Amino acid sequence: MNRELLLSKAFEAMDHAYAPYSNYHVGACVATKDGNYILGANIENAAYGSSICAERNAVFSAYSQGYRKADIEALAIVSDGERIGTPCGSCRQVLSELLEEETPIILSNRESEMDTTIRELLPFAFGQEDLNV
Ligand SMILES: O=c1ccn([C@H]2C[C@H](O)[C@@H](CO)O2)c(=O)[nH]1
Ligand SMILES: [Zn+2]
Repeated sequence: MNRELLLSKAFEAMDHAYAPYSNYHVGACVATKDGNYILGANIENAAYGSSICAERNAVFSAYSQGYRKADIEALAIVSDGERIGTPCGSCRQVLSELLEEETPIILSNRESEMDTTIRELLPFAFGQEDLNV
C-alpha cells in the first residue's frame, strides 16, 4: 500500500463532496490488500439526518464490491478543516464492525497527519458478541 497515493485518492474524493449545508468537505479512501483504492465523500441532504459521512460511504462501497474486513489494508480520511477531523460516533460504531481492530486509519487535513486505529478511537465497542442471539 502506497501511503501517499492513498492520501491523494482521499483528497480526490474530498473534491467530490456534496456539502452545501456544512461547507465541511470530507474524503475517504479504502486501500484493499489486492491493490484497489475505493473512494467515498460526504454527501449531504436538506433533511440533514439523511446525509452520509465520507468514511462510511467508502467502507460501505468496499463491502458492496465484495471486500470484507480481512481484505482491507488501510483507511484514509481527510478533510478541509483547520484541525484534523476525526470520525463521528456513528462512523466509529460502523468502523468497529467493518474494520479489523488494528487496521491503520490515517487522518489528515493537508497540514498534518495522524495515524490511529478503530481500537483506539472506540475502545469497549458494542458489537455482535453482545447480542443475545
Ligand atoms: O468524520 C467525519 C465527520 C463529518 N463528516 C461529514 C458529515 C457532514 O456532511 C459534515 C458535517 O458534519 O461532515 C464526515 O463525512 N466525516
Ligand atoms: Zn461519520
